Amino acid sequence: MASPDARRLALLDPHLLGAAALASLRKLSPRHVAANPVMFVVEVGSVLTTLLWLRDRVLHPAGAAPGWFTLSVSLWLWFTVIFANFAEAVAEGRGKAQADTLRKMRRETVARRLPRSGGAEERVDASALRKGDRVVAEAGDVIPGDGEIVEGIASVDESAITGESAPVIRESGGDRSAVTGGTRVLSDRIVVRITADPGQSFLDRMIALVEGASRQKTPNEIALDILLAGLTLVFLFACVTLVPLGLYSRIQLSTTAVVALLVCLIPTTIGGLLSAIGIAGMDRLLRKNVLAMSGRAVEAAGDVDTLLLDKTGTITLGNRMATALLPMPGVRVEDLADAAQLASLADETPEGRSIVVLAKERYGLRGRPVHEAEHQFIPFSAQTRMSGCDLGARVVRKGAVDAVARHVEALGGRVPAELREAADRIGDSGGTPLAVSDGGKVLGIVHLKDVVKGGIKERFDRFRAMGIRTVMITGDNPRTAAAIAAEAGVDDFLAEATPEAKMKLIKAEQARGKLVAMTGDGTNDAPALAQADVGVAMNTGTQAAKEAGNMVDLDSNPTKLLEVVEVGKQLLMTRGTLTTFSIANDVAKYFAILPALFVATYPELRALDVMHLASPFSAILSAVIFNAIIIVLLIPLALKGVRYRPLGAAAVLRRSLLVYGLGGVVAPFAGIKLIDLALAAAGAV
Ligand SMILES: Nc1ncnc2c1ncn2[C@@H]1O[C@H](COP(=O)(O)OP(=O)(O)OP(=O)(O)O)[C@@H](O)[C@H]1O
Ligand SMILES: [K+]
Ligand SMILES: [Mg+2]
Repeated sequence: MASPDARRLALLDPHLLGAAALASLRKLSPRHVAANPVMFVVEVGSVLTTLLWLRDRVLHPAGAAPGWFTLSVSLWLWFTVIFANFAEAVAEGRGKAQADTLRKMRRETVARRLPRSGGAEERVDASALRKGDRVVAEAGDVIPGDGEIVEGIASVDESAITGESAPVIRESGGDRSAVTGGTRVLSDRIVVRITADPGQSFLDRMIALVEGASRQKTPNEIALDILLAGLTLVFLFACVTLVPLGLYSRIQLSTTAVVALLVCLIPTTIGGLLSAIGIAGMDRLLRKNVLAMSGRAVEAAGDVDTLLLDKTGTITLGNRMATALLPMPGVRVEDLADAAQLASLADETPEGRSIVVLAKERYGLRGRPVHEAEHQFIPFSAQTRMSGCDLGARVVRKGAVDAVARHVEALGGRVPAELREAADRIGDSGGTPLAVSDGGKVLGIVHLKDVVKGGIKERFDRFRAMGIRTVMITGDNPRTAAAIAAEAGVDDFLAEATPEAKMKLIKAEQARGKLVAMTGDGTNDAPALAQADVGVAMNTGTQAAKEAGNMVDLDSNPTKLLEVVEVGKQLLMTRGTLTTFSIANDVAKYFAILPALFVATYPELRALDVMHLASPFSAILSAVIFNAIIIVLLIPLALKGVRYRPLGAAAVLRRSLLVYGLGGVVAPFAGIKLIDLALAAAGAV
């Protein structure tokens, strides 16, 4: 995914196929196959029939099945295991190719480290960087490791990671401060505090992910595995008990025939494709530039009921800029500008910086010299929803209107009625009002403007069609929230939400049995991202958000969850339909093999011989061949996934049962008959 070439890997690239063929032989090792109970039984059958063939060649026992028959069955059983391994290897191979491209990016970079004791920067190897180190990166430099910008603003080329060539802005403070090692600074100069030790970086984790190195079976896969193992056990007993039954009826059942029957009856199709389906699901997400940290998250995405999105930076563009100052009656606008600037001098958030700029450009206030000793800066927090500074006894604050009103009243001041009116007007237009106070006096309001991202309404309509409820959560006031919610077309919103309130909302939904997805970017979103069943962090977001979520969207597109949900649903449907198909398939094989075993002794069984196959040997061999080939034929479907249509769950189930259930019953009759005809025509049977 690092380069457009890698991204455009064909589904069945010849290069990959060669490597996958080799890998599927390596995967014959019993240790690997043992993880898959169905295929383990097939491999045991392959070994057993091979030994039988060897024994017959040496000992020529009386009444043994013909050597060519035993050998053919044995070979096709080996092919069955190899084909299943091949499916998995092809699915993994696509990730491996991407990992190789990513590894090339991790080439050695030189870091310009600032010594902790101060002094001039030193050049060190990027691999020598540790958490907490501070490094400088200027135009042209490759950022040597993951980190958070602590100083400056820069445009960064992240195409190496995202494949997107447009440069992005990264800046200190606020929710766009995270940078990724391996990306390149295009302009300006930044100081970055490293947040990952060597081997733990985003790129390292991405490589491990795409390689499938960190892949674990999901709870659903384990449940299905148990079901398949159970079915295998049932058929194993059924087939083993056929032997004494046959002896009683004086039929000498050949072991090869019994093994063939067993393999045809156990769910080899889904058993062989199950892990490929899971790997391919994560891979499809990766192609959409979403990194899923676990297969479980992808599955959960397929069943999501409620989607929570934060407002600023997710639904809106995210740079709230100060555009106007509204003084309260009797306050000079210059005094308001002065206090607003004072309250923002040390505020590194985009909001804070834009206020300083506005005061300077519109009201001619030069940035004043800051005397650290006299100024005590109060940084913004999501709890207080205020920031500002204390100058000796003077207390200057700016922040959410209700927060500042409470603060002023606590100081014994009075809140003018005009404050609410002005704030409501700004809120109704979708802007964010920030009240400014000096001591117990409210001076006025700063109007922060933000813009709803384009095309977002249409996408929320699609969520609705899928039956997913969208809820916007924001720390902003209810008026602003309502205006933005209406413009963006979300179903519901929660305003003045603290990080705890976001958590509580998620937990309440989950308590009602709903699966919750959350997209966010800010540090204050991190707890909620961790609590949600699907937590999609924006790549532009803070390190904390990226670590808390179980997915990262490299494009930082809040509606990407649509695609994530589709991939999740596709994954669940693909697994469901192929399970249906696999089990339905067995019916036909039963009718092919059973008459073949007994019809010579019991002519009455001829009624069951619906297929009229050339001979009992041909019947058994044809069924085994079909059973192996169907795995290969279904690999493309397992990798691409069945097509997803936004229909209700019941309609989807009905359709899938009809197509794959009925198809699964009918297809093998035709397939086995064709193979039988071909074998007969070739004179093989
Ligand atoms: N730098 C700042 N100084 C003072 N107050 C601020 C600052 N930034 C935001 N606020 C106020 O705090 C409120 C909460 O802001 P915050 O960015 O935490 O919202 P949030 O919970 O992240 O939700 P969202 O990002 O979706 O709007 C804002 O609505 C605003 O009134
Ligand atoms: K089977
Ligand atoms: Mg936010």
